Amino acid sequence: MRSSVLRSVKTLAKPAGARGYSSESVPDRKVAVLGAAGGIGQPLALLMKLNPLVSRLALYDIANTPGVAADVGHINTRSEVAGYMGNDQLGQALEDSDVVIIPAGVPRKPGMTRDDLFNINAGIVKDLCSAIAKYCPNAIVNMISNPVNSTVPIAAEVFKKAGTYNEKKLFGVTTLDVVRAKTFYAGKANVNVAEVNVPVVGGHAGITILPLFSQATPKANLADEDIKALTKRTQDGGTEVVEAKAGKGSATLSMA
Ligand SMILES: NC(=O)C1=CN([C@@H]2O[C@H](COP(=O)(O)OP(=O)(O)OC[C@H]3O[C@@H](n4cnc5c(N)ncnc54)[C@H](O)[C@@H]3O)[C@@H](O)[C@H]2O)C=CC1
Ligand SMILES: O=C([O-])CC(=O)C(=O)O
Repeated sequence: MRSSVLRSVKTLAKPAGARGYSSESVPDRKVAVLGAAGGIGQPLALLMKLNPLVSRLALYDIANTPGVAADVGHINTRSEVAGYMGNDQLGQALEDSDVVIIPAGVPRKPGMTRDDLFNINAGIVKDLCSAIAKYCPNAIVNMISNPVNSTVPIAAEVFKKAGTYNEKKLFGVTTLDVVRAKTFYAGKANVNVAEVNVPVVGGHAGITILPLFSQATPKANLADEDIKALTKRTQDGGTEVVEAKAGKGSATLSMA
């Protein structure tokens, strides 16, 4: 992630006329993070602030956004940062957004499944998506809140009811499964992780996560038992972090 950010910055620095963006040609883009003061929200806000494609960054949460916005806002990159707190300011946070990223809600504790978060997070996601339909109906929406396998369909239903649903603009964020599959594969195959590619299909819970190690590159002749173990570790990656954090939440840094 860090290296791709740096690569983008270098691209921006190329003289006008060279291939890639000149700084003048980078369009204005507003990104809103909902749940911005949380374990994922804060490092995500940092990464968005470092992203040269972002020109306005709206940080929304029900608490603590003034501090996060003040802190992130001191970073010397081009985007303007604003913090919004509480439901009264949600509309302002969302207005004109091109991309909305949602890590709002409760994370799990040891012994819980992602489905155990459904009751509380479904309501949060429903309310936030109703506001998105109202204030930025054309935005791309990236859903992080768990259980992703259910929160994405909830978002779709809210948007359908509002008449704003666009299947090309609603995403469940499952990139972390790819990140884990690549890391674990590189370790087992003893190859450079930067060169590894592993397709992962399916959903974002247990056996619905399907890493296709048979299609991984660079090719490595791993034994069936190794592939089984890698598959299981990828499927249980979230639980591995939840247990290691021992009640202090789930993956935040690898997620952001
Ligand atoms: N898709 C994925 O791969 C992953 C998803 N997650 C999920 O992301 C979610 C957030 O995780 P963390 O950041 O670790 O939790 P956290 O508890 O650290 O942060 C959540 C934030 O959401 C805020 N929030 C609660 N209700 C809100 C509302 N109505 N509007 C706006 N903000 C609200 C809280 O104030 C808090 O700041 C959890 O549901 C977790 O399971 C976590 C890791 C990976
Ligand atoms: O496992 C969890 O609860 C958080 C998550 O989705 C992950 O780390 O993949």
